[in-house]
Order: sequence, then structure tokens, then C-alpha cells
Amino acid sequence: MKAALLTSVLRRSTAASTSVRAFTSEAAPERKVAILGAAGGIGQPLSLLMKLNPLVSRLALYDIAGTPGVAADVSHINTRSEVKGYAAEEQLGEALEGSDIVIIPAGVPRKPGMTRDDLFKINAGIVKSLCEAIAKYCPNALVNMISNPVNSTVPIAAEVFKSKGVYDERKLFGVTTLDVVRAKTFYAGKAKVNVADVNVPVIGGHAGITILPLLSQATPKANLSDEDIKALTKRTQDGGTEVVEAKAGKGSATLSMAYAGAVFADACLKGLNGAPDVVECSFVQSTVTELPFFASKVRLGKNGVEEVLGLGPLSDYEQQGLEALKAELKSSIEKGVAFVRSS
Ligand SMILES: NC(=O)c1ccc[n+]([C@@H]2O[C@H](COP(=O)([O-])OP(=O)(O)OC[C@H]3O[C@@H](n4cnc5c(N)ncnc54)[C@H](O)[C@@H]3O)[C@@H](O)[C@H]2O)c1
Ligand SMILES: O=C(O)C[C@H](O)C(=O)O
Repeated sequence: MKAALLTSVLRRSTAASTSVRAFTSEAAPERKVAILGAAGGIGQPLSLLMKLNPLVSRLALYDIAGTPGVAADVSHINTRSEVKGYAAEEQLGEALEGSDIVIIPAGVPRKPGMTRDDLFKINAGIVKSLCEAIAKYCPNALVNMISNPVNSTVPIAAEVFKSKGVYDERKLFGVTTLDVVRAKTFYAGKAKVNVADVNVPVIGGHAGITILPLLSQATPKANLSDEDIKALTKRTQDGGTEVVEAKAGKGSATLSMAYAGAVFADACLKGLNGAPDVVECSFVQSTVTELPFFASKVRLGKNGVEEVLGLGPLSDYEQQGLEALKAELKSSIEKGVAFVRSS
């Protein structure tokens, strides 16, 4: 959901004359979206934003605690989708059945001083068991993985799906949209352009130096110095830590992540519905580099990933950044694979 669409949905949904009919008249196909971890810091605002999306007809909100309240709350909003909350593990199957997209923000967030990899111990197991349920109840759904460390949780999901014989590489996405959201905001500020007009691809992975914004490809073009480019790159790589430190022990990015997750899920829905030229960056199975998973621009379609797009021309600085990120990304991917294979 791009900013303009979100604004227009919000405007229409708060207008006195708005009725559910206004949304159903858009004749979008039936689409079920499930959110796993729906009662959390990301899950709650993401549930709100997905409830506002007119492309969603059924919204399943699952968490291990707190979902009835979130579902009751969100369900009163005057939009098309029917909302149901699922609170206990025995309800997970029903939450997942018939889903077109499953969004996963379940798991623990960072505290100051932690890396995303420090979350592996707890989140790897959570993601593995949720993916086992997805393999059983909705093996054809697109999976939008938000839980960290994304560089490892996506390979974990792939291994689970492979072990269950349901892996389709076109349907598994690590959500790296927040890196793009940040790169766009920081670039717009420095270049003094309207953020709504800005595009910045971000490649690699989703942790520290594995996050590589391609500012040489940013549009609209601006004359930035090498120092500016370095500072923007570093700020994008450290954007998550900036929020973790500002929240001082109360978690990591939730609101901007919910926005980013809603943007990415909206793009997936549009792709499923056959909209042309839907392109977003995402961490997917890839042959763009020698690494088996890599974030780059991907074209989305009726089956998920339609095409993994190349990196385009890189500056010398970006080329160095690309070489520098490979070792860490490779080891995070291997850690995820080993976790499933050894369990
Ligand atoms: N990909 C990204 O760009 C990005 C951005 C921000 C945060 N994150 C990650 O998203 C995750 C969630 O962050 P948050 O701030 O929402 O955390 P949170 O603690 O506020 O919420 C997590 C929710 O997950 C639920 N949960 C735990 N185990 C579960 C299970 N087995 N099944 C279903 N739900 C379960 C919890 O009950 C909780 O409601 C973290 O791992 C965080 O690092 C990723
Ligand atoms: O930084 C974090 O731990 C959360 C997330 O990955 C982010 O980029 O905000």
C-alpha cells in the first residue's frame, strides 16, 4: 500500500458516508491474509493496516496471547475484510487454512546492545514451528517473513518447506522493505526532494553491513558527495539500531515496520491479482550472486516471484560493499539451514 493509497483509504474509511459497499465495489478477488504474531508491537498496527487494505477479504489474526482483544478491536473498522482472532496453538490450522499470504512478525525483538543474530536462539524455533504449520495447512501461500534474523529465518523456512516437500522458491520472501523505506527517507532529506518521488533499491540482506542501499541508482538524481553517500549508507545500515537505542529497552521498530510490512503485503496482493509491473526489493532465493538467498528487486506476479531482477550497475563503493557483506550473509544463511537439518 503506497502512501497515497493508504492516505486515500484512511480518508475514505473515516468519512461519515463511508460504507462497506464502497470497498466491495472495487471488485477485487477474495484474498485471505493471516498474521502470525498479530498481538505484538508490529502485529497490532500491521493488523490495522491490513484491515484498511481493500484487497483483503479475510484477515486471520493469530498469536499465542492477546489476539481476541486485537481481533475484536480491529473487526469494528468499516472495511471489506472479515476479521477472526485465533489465540491458541490448536487454532493455528484454522487461522492458516485458505490463506493467500501469511505474514510472520512472531518472535522476540532486540534490546540495546544486541545484534539481530542474538535473537536466533529463540526466534529460530518459533519460525520453524510456524512454518511446519504453514506447510501443513496452506502450502501454497506466499510467506512474508519479518521475524529476525531475517538472513537466517528465511533459510529456516525454506528448509522446513523442503523437508515437507512443499518448497516453492517463488513463494518465500524475507521482508526487507523497511530498509528501502529508511533509505528513501534519509535520501529525500539529504537530496531535498519529496520522499513520495524517491526510489532507492536496497540489496543484500537485513542486518548491519549486509544491508546495502544502491544510492548510485537513487531517483530523482541528486549531486551528493562521497561523504554524503557514505553517511546515508551507514545510517540505512544502522536504522534498526537507531530505533532500538531510542526505545531504550522497549523493543525495536514496530510502527515503521508495520507500514513497511503493509507496503510489501500490498505489493504481493497486487501481484497475485495480476497487476502489471509490481516490483519491490525482497530477500529471496536468488542466483544474482553466488549466495543462495539475496535481497534485490523482484517482480511480483500471480505465483509470487515472477522474476528476480539483476543488481544493475554498481559504483566502486557499492561493489566494495557487496564483496564485504558476502561472508556474513553466507554464514547467517548456513546457520539457518544447519538449524533445521540438525533438528
Ligand atoms: N524484518 C524487519 O525489517 C523487522 C523490523 C522490525 C522488527 N522485526 C522483527 O519482528 C519480530 C517481532 O517484533 P515485535 O516488535 O513485534 O515483537 P513483540 O514482542 O512486540 O511481538 C511479537 C509477538 O510474537 C508473538 N509470538 C511469540 N511466539 C509466537 C508463536 N510461536 N506464535 C505466534 N506468535 C508468537 C508474541 O506473543 C508477541 O505478541 C522480532 O523478531 C523483530 O526483530 C523485523
Ligand atoms: O533492528 C531490529 O532489530 C529490528 C529490525 O530488523 C529493524 O531493522 O528495525
